[in-house]
Amino acid sequence: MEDPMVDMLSEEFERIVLDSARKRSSADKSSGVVESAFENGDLNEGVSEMGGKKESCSSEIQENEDSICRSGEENEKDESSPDQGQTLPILRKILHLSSNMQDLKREYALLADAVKGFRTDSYVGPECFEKFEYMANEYDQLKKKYLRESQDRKRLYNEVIELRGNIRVFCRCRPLNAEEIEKGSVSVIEFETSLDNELQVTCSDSSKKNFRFDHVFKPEDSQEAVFAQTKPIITSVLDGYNVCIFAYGQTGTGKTFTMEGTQQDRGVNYRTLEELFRMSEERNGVMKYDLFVSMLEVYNEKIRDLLLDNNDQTIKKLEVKQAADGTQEVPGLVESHVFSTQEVWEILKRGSRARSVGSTSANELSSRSHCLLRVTVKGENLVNGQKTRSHLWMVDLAGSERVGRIEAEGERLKESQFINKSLSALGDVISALASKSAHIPYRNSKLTHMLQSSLGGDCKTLMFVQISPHPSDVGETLCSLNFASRVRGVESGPARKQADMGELLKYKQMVEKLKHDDKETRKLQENVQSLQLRLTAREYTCRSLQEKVRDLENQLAEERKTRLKQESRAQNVAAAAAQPVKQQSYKPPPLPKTVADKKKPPLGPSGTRMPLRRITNFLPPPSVSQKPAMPTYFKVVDPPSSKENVSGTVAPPSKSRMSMQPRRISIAIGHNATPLTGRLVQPRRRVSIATFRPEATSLQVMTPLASSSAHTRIGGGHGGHQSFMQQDPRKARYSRLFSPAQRASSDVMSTPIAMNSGSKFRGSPMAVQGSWKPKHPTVVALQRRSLVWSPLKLKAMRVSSRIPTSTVAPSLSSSFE
Ligand SMILES: Nc1ncnc2c1ncn2[C@@H]1O[C@H](COP(=O)(O)OP(=O)(O)OP(=O)(O)O)[C@@H](O)[C@H]1O
Repeated sequence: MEDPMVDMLSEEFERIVLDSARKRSSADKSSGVVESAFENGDLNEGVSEMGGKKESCSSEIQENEDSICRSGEENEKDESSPDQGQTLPILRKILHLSSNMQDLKREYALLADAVKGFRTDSYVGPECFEKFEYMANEYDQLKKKYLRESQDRKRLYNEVIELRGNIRVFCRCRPLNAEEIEKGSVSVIEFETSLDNELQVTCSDSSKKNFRFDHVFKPEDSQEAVFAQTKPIITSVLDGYNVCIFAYGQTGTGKTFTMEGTQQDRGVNYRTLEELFRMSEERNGVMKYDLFVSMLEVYNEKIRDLLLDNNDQTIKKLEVKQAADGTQEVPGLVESHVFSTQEVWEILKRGSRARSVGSTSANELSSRSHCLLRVTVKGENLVNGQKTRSHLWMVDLAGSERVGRIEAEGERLKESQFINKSLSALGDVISALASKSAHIPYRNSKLTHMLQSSLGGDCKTLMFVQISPHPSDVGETLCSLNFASRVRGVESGPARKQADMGELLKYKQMVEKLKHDDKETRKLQENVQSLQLRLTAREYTCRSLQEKVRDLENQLAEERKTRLKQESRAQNVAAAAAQPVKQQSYKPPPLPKTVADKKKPPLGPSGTRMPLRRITNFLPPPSVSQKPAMPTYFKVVDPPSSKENVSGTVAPPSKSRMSMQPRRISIAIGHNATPLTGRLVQPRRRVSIATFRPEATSLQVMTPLASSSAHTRIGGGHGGHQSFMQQDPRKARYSRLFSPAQRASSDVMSTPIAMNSGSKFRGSPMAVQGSWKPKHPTVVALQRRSLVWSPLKLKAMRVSSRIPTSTVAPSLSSSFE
């Protein structure tokens, strides 16, 4: 019977042996993998895998080692066994393998460390990505800023050019040549040393003429100096504007010299291209420019391509055509793409050689045609991809000399005629452009037709007017200078400048006007303030005067009241006194005879006073029927000139009496008999009434002042009247108001005249007062109305004189006596 324990142990032993064998083989495999991995150098990809594997592998190796060691020990223990011979080589092999394994482990550890360091160095962290993003944003922003700035620069630059003038005129004077110097010729051109834009020409009659241009080049000025002034306009070509530079002037004055120059002393054409290359190089990276050069001439109104061989000229007929974009093009014209200044120079030389020249009396190698060099600039903005295409024309015009002067004949004469025709067409175009004419005659010549898209609009034009200093050329010089002055004087550039000046002047005037208006406004404000102050002062005065008037009115009212009381008392007394008289018979008061004689009868009770308006010079016509109605109370006395007394009647007013003459009226008041007693109290009383103006309709109201003045005029010479005027009316009134004598006389009807002659009636007897009753309608009316004589209400009285009777009558007579 098998022991289960033994079985179990045997199984366990088998398992251990198998495991150890398996582990050995796997350890071999692992080390092989690592080895191969190291050998291949495929560490970057397998690094992470290897990391994990390394851990498990090392633990397995450790286990294997342990088990091998254990089995080795067991084997050593069993060496004495019969199997010792078989197991020994295996063990040796195992030991050998384990030592190999140890070596590999060390090697592996070293490599693992190296891989670790490599991983750390090569790792791209998130901060790097952030930086990349930041840089990309920065780049975008800078790009936008650059585009904005470059557009601003372009715009501002163009504005500067426009402010200087889209058409600019430079004058250049050539030096006297050797022959002229030899002959002892003296320059007729004088230059202002301090100014670089003025010159003076001494005419043949010794008179001097001044000319002014944008710049004046003296004979000694170099080509470089000339180009320095030309350069700014060239920049515009690269900015996409069309530019035209041309030299104009008499033959032999240096047009070709200025434009083409010589190899040693190169002119504007070459320098311009040189500058264009330099600038395009400068803008490299941002802008890409391609330059194309064409050269042609207009000879006898025919276009010739100067870059073509002579053989081809006959086949090709060049014409000016309008392109789809509206610009003027010459289809078929050779356009050489140039990349260097050397190329340009070669082309220029080639073109110059092909140019039509001939000998004239003025210039041995006179240009008999207009030579045009065209530079086409194609630009591309590398930042935003914007593309431009612009033309720069550099024109060396044929000589502008007069036909007769150069003794031309035949072919030369024909050439000169064409030259002059096209030059005059150019002049017309410039004039039309300058005067902003609706029609610009571009098509009048081949030259102007070709330059159409580079003359006018926002194109820039520069004209060199070339002159000779020689005295014999002074006529031509003056012609050229006058033409150039016309161009400059009326061309858009200076005209625009002038317009700007005009604007400036306008604004200056507006400022002046504003200042003036401001001053005026301030003055007016001051005036208003002072007037307001004065008004306030007047208001204050007025208020105080009103208060005074109110006080006085109050006083007056009180006085009236008192007066009325006294009057009623006096009437009562009079009534009481009259009672016995009624019963007996009326006896006059015992007055001294002399006084009684002197005294005149009273005019009537105060209530019967005749209103002034009724006392006029307009008297009713005498009639029988009126006699009884108007008893012989009134006697009208004409002015002193015709003192005829009409007793008992009222004389009819004559027309002449309606004049404005003051009148004196005597009114005699007689009582035939008192109504009470039937006795005549006073036979006759006379009152003098003076009126200024007879008015039937207006109410005659006389103020104390008026009455006194009237009195002065009428009865001038009475000292008493004078004293009355001088007297204080208030004092006088108060003093008389309450005196008994005055009271008595106050009952007498008082008119201005009566008042003035009051001295006559001062002693009128009061006894008649109660018994006398008026019969005349006027007097009756007076009983119902009364007048107000208030020095305080002068104005008011002019408007209305009707005030209740009771308040007035008594005080009136007394006030103005
Ligand atoms: N500023 C200058 N300095 C030195 N020499 C000059 C100057 N201007 C002109 N000359 C000389 O004067 C001569 C005539 O000049 P150029 O041929 O340029 O005149 P032009 O106006 O072009 O004449 P044309 O209309 O007949 O062609 C040349 O020999 C030139 O070298």
